[in-house]
Amino acid sequence: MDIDAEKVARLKKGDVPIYEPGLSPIVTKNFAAAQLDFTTDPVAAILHGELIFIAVGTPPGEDGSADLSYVLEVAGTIGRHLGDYAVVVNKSTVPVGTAGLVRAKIKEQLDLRGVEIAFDVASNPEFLKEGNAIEDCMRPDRIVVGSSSSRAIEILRKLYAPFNRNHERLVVMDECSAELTKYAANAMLATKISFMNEIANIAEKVGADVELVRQGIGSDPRIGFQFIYPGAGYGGSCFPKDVKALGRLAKSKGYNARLLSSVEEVNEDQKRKLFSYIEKHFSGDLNGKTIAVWGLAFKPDTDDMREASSRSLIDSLIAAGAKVRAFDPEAIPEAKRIYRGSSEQLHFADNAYEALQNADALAIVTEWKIFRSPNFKQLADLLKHRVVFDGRNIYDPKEVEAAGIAYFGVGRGRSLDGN
Ligand SMILES: NC(=O)C1=CN([C@@H]2O[C@H](COP(=O)(O)OP(=O)(O)OC[C@H]3O[C@@H](n4cnc5c(N)ncnc54)[C@H](O)[C@@H]3O)[C@@H](O)[C@H]2O)C=CC1
Ligand SMILES: O=C(O)[C@H]1O[C@H](OP(=O)(O)OP(=O)(O)OC[C@H]2O[C@@H](n3ccc(=O)[nH]c3=O)[C@H](O)[C@@H]2O)[C@H](O)[C@@H](O)[C@@H]1O
Repeated sequence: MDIDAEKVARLKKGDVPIYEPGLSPIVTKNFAAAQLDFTTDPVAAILHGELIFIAVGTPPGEDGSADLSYVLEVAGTIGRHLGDYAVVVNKSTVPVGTAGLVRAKIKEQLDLRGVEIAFDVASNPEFLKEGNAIEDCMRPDRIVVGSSSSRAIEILRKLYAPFNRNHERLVVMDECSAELTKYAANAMLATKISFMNEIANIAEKVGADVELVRQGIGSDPRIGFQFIYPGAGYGGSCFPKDVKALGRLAKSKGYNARLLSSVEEVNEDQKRKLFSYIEKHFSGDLNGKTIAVWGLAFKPDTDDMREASSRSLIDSLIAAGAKVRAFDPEAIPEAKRIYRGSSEQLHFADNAYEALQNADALAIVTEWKIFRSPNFKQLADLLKHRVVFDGRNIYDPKEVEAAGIAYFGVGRGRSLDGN
């Protein structure tokens, strides 16, 4: 059930409104088999069964804390229409204590109706990554379930039994710990990225190559290779908002989460990194320059541009008087929505090479597979200034330079921000 009627209408036609590999056939198949339906009617959804999932947005409010208005709106609606016992399961990422607020909101509405209907609330945070959602959902590392009700836990155990055959994946805990587990996971991953970006910044100052350092530390299993890729900063709908929200939550309880503030600060700087390289390379004068941008989505395999690093780069380039020619394999419709179409300063190209026409330089923001092995000779012919700014360190500097193109990666020794 969604209040967005357009989204529901599209889904009913088998038209999945987001780009997520593998999702469309699953939706189409289950819809055709009548195992899945879409509606805007809350009553139909609430009376459907004994499990009701809340998975609405929890965007940052003005002070960075999670805005719970959508979650509590749904809780109120459930209270207004609940007919029989149900477990209300919160999948949205929410601050500790939200399960209690959801419970109180439902109870308030039941009291107004003058009815007594038993219900439980459970926390069941979501750990999937966009672009890999199906795999993460079908083969989860763990399924966290938090509730004070053994009845609710049993129902959820039954629901997740097919995912739990080979070994125990359910981690059962109280609801506060489950709520904090979600923020802790995202904050830890964001910390790994900011840590590595900090090392990249140091590498630039001392003339080291962070890519070699990454390989040198990742092979230690205590560190691991995942989430230590430096680059143009983390984006997306979750890391930025969740790091902020956890910091706010700590502050509201009188604790100053210094590490989290630094993670955020490093990331904000990192998102400006590509622009600062480009600006320095052109001696501060970008007026009339044309920059090709490869990658608009906040990561590959999605069309999501929420908090994407491409946005801060494009905004800064345009503000500096440059022209941008952007290409992304999936996110152009979303970019056109955000920027209200093309303009004199912002052109959306039909393919990667068209973006290079009349461009002075190329900036890589998202590491889509199709950007990984370009024809560098062709690039050299097309680029007026023969320079590549690689915001995801996907190229071997030697290979690029062999084609006569100047190369600048993030934290790769000879950077414009370094010595
Ligand atoms: N996007 C992701 O990959 C992940 C998201 N999460 C969490 O899941 C939650 C949802 O995230 P997204 O799906 O990205 O948000 P979204 O903003 O893309 O989607 C939220 C949906 O809720 C609908 N909605 C709003 N009010 C409603 C109401 N009263 N009744 C029914 N539907 C309503 C909206 O119309 C919208 O379609 C957030 O808390 C997020 O942190 C957690 C893990 C992964
Ligand atoms: O709560 C959420 O919504 C989700 O947030 C992230 O998933 P997601 O934001 O979809 O994508 P990630 O793959 O985590 O990438 C996030 C950002 O970090 C950046 N990143 C990632 C890894 C890395 O090593 N370096 C790096 O800069 C990516 O480019 C991207 O901008 C988490 O990985 C999920 O576990 C979580 O469920």
